[in-house]
Amino acid sequence: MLFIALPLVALCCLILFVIFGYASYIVLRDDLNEKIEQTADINARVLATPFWYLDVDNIESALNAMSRDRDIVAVRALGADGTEFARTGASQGDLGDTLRLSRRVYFERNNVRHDVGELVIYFTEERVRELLWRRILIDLILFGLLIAVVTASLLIANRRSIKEPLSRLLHSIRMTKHGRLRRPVEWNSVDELGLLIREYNEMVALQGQAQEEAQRKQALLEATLHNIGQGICLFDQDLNLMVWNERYIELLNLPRDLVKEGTPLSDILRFNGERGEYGEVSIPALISDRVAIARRREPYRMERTRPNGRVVQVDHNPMPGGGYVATYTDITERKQTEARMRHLAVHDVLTSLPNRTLFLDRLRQALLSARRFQRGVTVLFVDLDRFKDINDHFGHDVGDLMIQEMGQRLSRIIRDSDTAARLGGDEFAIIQTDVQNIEDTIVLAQRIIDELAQPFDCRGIRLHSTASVGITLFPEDGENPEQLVKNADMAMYAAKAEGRNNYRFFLPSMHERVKERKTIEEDLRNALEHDQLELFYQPKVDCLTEQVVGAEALVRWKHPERGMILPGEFISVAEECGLINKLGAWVLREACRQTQIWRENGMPDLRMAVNLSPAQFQDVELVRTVTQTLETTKLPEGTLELEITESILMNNPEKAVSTLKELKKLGVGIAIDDFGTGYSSLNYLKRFPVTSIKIDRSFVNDINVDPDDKAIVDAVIGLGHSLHLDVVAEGVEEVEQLQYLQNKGCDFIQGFLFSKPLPVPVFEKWVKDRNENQPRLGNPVAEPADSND
Ligand SMILES: Nc1nc2c(ncn2[C@@H]2O[C@H](COP(=O)(O)O[C@H]3[C@@H](O)[C@H](n4cnc5c(=O)[nH]c(N)nc54)O[C@@H]3COP(=O)(O)O)[C@@H](O)[C@H]2O)c(=O)[nH]1
Repeated sequence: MLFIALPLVALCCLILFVIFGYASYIVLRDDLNEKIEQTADINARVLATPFWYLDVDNIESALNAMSRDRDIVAVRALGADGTEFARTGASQGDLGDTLRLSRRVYFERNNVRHDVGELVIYFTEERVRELLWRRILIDLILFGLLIAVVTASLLIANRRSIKEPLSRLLHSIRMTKHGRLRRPVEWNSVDELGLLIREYNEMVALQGQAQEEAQRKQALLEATLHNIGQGICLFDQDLNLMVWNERYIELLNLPRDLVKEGTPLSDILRFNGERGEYGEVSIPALISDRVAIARRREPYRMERTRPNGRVVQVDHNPMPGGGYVATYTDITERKQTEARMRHLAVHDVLTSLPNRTLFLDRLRQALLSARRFQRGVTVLFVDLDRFKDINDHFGHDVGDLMIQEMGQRLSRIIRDSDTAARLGGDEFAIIQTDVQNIEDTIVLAQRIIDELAQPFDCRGIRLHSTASVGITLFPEDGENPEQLVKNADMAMYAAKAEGRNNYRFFLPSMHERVKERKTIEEDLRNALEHDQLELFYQPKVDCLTEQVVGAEALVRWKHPERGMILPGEFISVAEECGLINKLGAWVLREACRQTQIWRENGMPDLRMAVNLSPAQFQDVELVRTVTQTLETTKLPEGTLELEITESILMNNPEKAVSTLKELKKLGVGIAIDDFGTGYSSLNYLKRFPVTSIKIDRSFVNDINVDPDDKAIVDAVIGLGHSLHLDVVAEGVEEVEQLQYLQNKGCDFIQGFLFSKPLPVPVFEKWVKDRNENQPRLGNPVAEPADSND
C-alpha cells in the first residue's frame, strides 16, 4: 500500500512543484516588468527636461543610474527623430535575447506636450531566471524535505496505525491457527482496523472459550478414560486400534510398542495367542474366529481367565459406522466373592464345615445311594455338654475357639467319605456312610466322646468339656434327612438327660421325653413369673450335739397341674434354656430373707446353704448379686454358705479362685458339694478358699457295708480336717451311719435320719420340737474322733 501511496505523493508533489515553479516565474517576471516599467516611466518624466534641452550629461548620468540596476543591460536615449544621443550598458551587438521597453519622452510647455525623444531600456530576465532557479532549488529542497517528512510521517503513520496492528493481527492469526494464542490483540484505535481487531478479538475470545470448553471436555474425557477401572479400546471399521486407555494395557499386560494407533486387531490377537493367553489353540483359527466375531456387528460378552489367574470380562459393542468398542473388567474379586458367597451359603463361617443346608443335601445324596446300593447310613448328632456355661463364663471369643477346635477334631476323626457339619451353636452332625454294622457307629461315637473329652486349649485357657451324641440309623429311625436329624437330636438330648458324656441310639419313646422336657421349659418360664417356686429347708445338725446349726435351701416347684416337682426334673432344663440365673437369684434372695427372719425370731445362729449351678457360678454378675442380696436382707457375715461342685472349679481354676476370694471377702462360706465324685484333688482344696466339704451321699449310703466307701469317707474327713475345713456328711439315713460319722469326727450331718427338706412352717416346728423334746439319735455319749478307726 505504501508503495502505491508514495509515488502518488511524489507525483502530486512534482505537479505542485511545477505549478508553483511556473507561478513563481510569472510573479518574478511580472515584478521585473513592473519594475522596468516604473523605472522607464519615472526616467521618462525625469529626462523630459534634459531631452528638451539636450542636456546630454544629465541624460547620461540618468542613464548610468538606471544601468546600475542588475536587470538593465543597456539604456538608450533617442531623439524624437530616432537618433541616439546617449547610451549606457552593452553595445548593440551584445543585446542578443534581451527584452526591450521604450517610453516616449514628452516635455510640456504652456500646456503643450512636445515629443522630445524616446527612452529605450534593454533588460534581461537572467536574474529572474536565476532567482527562479534558486527558488526552484529551494522549493525542490523544501519539496524534497516535505516529501521526506510526508513519507516518513506516512511511514510512521503506516507503521503505527496499519502495520503494527496488522502484524499483531497476523501474529495472532498464526498463533490461533496453531492453537497457541489465548490473549486478545491489543489495539484500541477507533478506525476500521480497530473495529476489525475488536471483532477479531471477540471472535478469538469466543473461539478460545469454545476451544477451552472443548479442551476441558477432552481433558475430562481423557481423565475418565484413564481413570476408570475398566480397560477400554476402540477399533475402527478396518479393525485397527484407535483409542485405548492405560487400564487396557495394564489389565491385559500388553507391551506399549504394540498398543499404538493403527495396530491391527489381528496383531494383538496373535501376540496374545503366542504368549498363551488363550491356552492351547490354533492361533490362525483363533484370529479368524475373533475377527469374524468383531465384524459381525453384534454386541457380545465373554469371560476370559488370564494365565495369571485374573478373570477378565470382555464386552464388545459395535459402533454405528463399523468397528467396535471393547471394555475389559477385572472381575476376579467378584468371582471370588461369588464363590465365597456360594461357599458361605452352604458352609459355616466359624468352622468352614458344611452348614445345615449342605449337610441335609449330602445326607439326601447319601440316602439315595444307600437305597440303591443297600448300604447303611447313620447320623450322629453331637453336642458339647454345658457349652453354654463356658460361653457365658469365658465369653463368646473363647466359645468360638472351642467350637472351631471341636470342628477340627470331628473332621480329623471321620473318614473322607463321611461328612461333619455344624448345624448351629455347639451342635454338630456327622453322616457316616457305608456302615457295615452297628459296631462301626459305636466305635465312631465313642471316638467322638473321647476326642471331645480331651482338654481344649483356648487362648491359654484350658477348658474341660464332654460331649453327648445321639444316633439314628437309616432307614429304621427316619426315611428322610430331616427326620433322621431330628431324631438324632432327640437321642442326643436323651444322652444328656442320662448324665451326659455318652451316646444314645434313638428310640421312639424319646419323643415323649423330649416333648415333656419342652413342656417343662415352657412351664418353668411361667413358674418364675407366677410365683410357683417355693423353698424347702433341710436341717443341718451338729454331728456330736445333734443340735440344728443350719439348713440347706432346696427349691421346689408347685406346678398347678402336676403338683410338686423336684429340682432333679427342672434344674437341668433351667440350665439348658438359660433360666438358671434368674431362678438361682430368686432362691438366693428368698433363702437369705427367710434366714434373717429366723435369726431374728429365735434361731440367732442359724446358717444357710444355697446351691449354685455351674452357670450361676460363671455368671459375671454373681458377686454383685450376692452382695446386693446380703445388703437387702441384712444377713450378717458368716451366715451364708454357697454349695458348688468340684467340676465348677476345675473348668477355669484361675477365674474360680478370684470369684471365691471375692465371695470370701463378703463373709460367704464355700462348700464343695458331692465331694469325692469328681476330681477330689488335694491341690485345689489347698488353692481354693473353701470352708467346708460335703461327703457325697453315695459314699455315706454304704458306709457300713462297703469297705471302699468307708475308706473314702475316712479319707475325706481326714483330708478336710487336715486343711481345717468343716466336713459335712449328706444323705445320712441310718443311725449306724450317724454313729460311724460321729466316731470319725465328722462335723455336721444332713439326711433323712433327721429330716427331709421341709417347707417353712414345718421346718420351724421341727426345729422347735428338736430343741425341746427330741432325744439324741446317735451315740449316747459322744466319743472323741478316732482317726485310726
Ligand atoms: N442349683 C440349684 N440346685 C438345686 C436347688 N435345689 C436343689 N437343687 C439340686 O437339685 C438336686 C436334687 O435336690 P433335691 O431333690 O432337693 O434333693 C436333695 C435332698 O432332698 C436329697 N437328700 C438329702 N438327704 C437325703 C437322704 O438322706 N437320702 C436321699 N435319698 N436324699 C437326700 O439330696 C439333695 C440335696 O443334695 P445336695 O445339694 O448335694 O446337698 C440336688 O443336686 C440339689 O443340689 C437350687 O435351688 N439350686
